[in-house]
Amino acid sequence: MLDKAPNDRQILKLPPAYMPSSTPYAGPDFRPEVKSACISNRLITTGLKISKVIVLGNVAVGKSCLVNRFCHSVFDQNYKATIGVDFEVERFDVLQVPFNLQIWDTAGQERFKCIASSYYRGAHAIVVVFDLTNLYSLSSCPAWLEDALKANTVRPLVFLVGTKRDLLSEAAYKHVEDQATRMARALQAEYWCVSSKLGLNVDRFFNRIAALTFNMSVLQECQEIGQSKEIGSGLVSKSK
Ligand SMILES: Nc1nc2c(ncn2[C@@H]2O[C@H](COP(=O)(O)OP(=O)(O)OP(=O)(O)O)[C@@H](O)[C@H]2O)c(=O)[nH]1
Repeated sequence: MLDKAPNDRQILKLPPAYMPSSTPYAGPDFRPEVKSACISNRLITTGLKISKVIVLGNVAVGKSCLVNRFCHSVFDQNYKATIGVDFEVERFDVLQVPFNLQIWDTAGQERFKCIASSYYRGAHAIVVVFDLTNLYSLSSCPAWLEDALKANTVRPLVFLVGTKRDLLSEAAYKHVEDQATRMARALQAEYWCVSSKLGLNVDRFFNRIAALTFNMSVLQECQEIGQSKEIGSGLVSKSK
């Protein structure tokens, strides 16, 4: 029997998108079939459910700070380059079902790209990170996403995250937000703005990823159960 996840990692309702107008993942809550499968404990998979999240983007945009703020509630002002990849696991209970989020923090430096990209496969979510104070890092996002999508046969959920919100005035931020939301639309990604220094939006963002990837994986399981029932009762015609 597993212990419960900490209170701030218990999700009973789907956390909202940062901007409802800047997400391809509409819907106010978990899908009804997902809720009823969890409530009635109809999930066939035994053991812990797991989703893989990969975090990528240009050098020093703030990927490690984002992950460390969420997983360890810390912020380091000093830059330490990631060598290859770092890996964290966060335990949740979603709709009272135990769930793990595996977070892969990859290196932005070109010389580690080969190592980092070997971890792109089998992702359930891709987080493409840029620095709100550096528009060049925003322009690099399509290339990062393209590389990650190439390694995955099923399209993962995609998030575009602007970091270091604390460094911009409201007016300067609005200007960048305009360009960032346009980029998010082009990438079919959900847009978020965060500050790891202040902890702004960081928990909300990762809770949203956990909830959406959980929703997707249970939905898939429900569909598989439905299909196997149909096959069992002879309702699916065999192709000749
Ligand atoms: N002011 C401010 N600085 C930040 C924030 N997030 C990160 N930084 C700073 O940005 C620098 C780079 O942060 P990292 O998280 O190490 O960057 P990274 O993207 O992981 O870098 P690589 O591992 O080389 O790809 C560090 O000096 C951080 O302190 C933030 O929210 N606000």
